[in-house]
Amino acid sequence: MKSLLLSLSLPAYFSLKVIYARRKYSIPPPATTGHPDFERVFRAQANCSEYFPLFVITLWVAGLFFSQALSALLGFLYIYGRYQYFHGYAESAQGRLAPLYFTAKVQWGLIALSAFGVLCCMSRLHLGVDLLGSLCEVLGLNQLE
Ligand SMILES: CC/C=C\C/C=C\C[C@@H]1O[C@H]1/C=C/C=C/C=C\C/C=C\CCC(=O)O
Ligand SMILES: N[C@@H](CCC(=O)N[C@@H](CS)C(=O)NCC(=O)O)C(=O)O
Repeated sequence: MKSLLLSLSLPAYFSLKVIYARRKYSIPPPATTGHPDFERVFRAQANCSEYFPLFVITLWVAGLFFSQALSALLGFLYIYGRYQYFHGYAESAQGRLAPLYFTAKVQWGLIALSAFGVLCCMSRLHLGVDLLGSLCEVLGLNQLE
């Protein structure tokens, strides 16, 4: 839940940064060009927004169907990575790349957990097979939260 609340405040923070950049470089809407420093801030916010729905949906589904703890951990890592991406991109186009690769890996992790969680739930409901329970047993773990 904390991870979800934190992630919902991040887009607002990025939008505020674009508003400040518009004032700083005197670029009123609907213009989106005019100064390279503004354009990078604008693109950083747009890129983060593009991936945001996928992030929130997979964060939610992975938490619901797989593990809240693991989903929250990946959520924090993603938010941290997107924060780094935004500020890296605001500095230079090159600065966005390392955090972008990092967040891409975390995003794929959330996609995988969501898919596996839903698969486990379906197999338990429709086939009576507890995939997650068997996996935990094989790995010698207690059932994940
Ligand atoms: C259903 C799956 C949909 C999306 C997959 C999830 C995550 C996608 C990741 O965030 C995106 C990954 C981007 C990867 C970019 C790779 C290369 C970088 C591109 C340009 C570098 C060249 C340069 O500017 O110097
Ligand atoms: N809308 C993105 C889609 C692809 C994407 O996410 N690209 C990454 C890696 S090249 C990016 O950082 N794009 C910069 C941007 O969107 O401004 C784009 O135009 O590039």
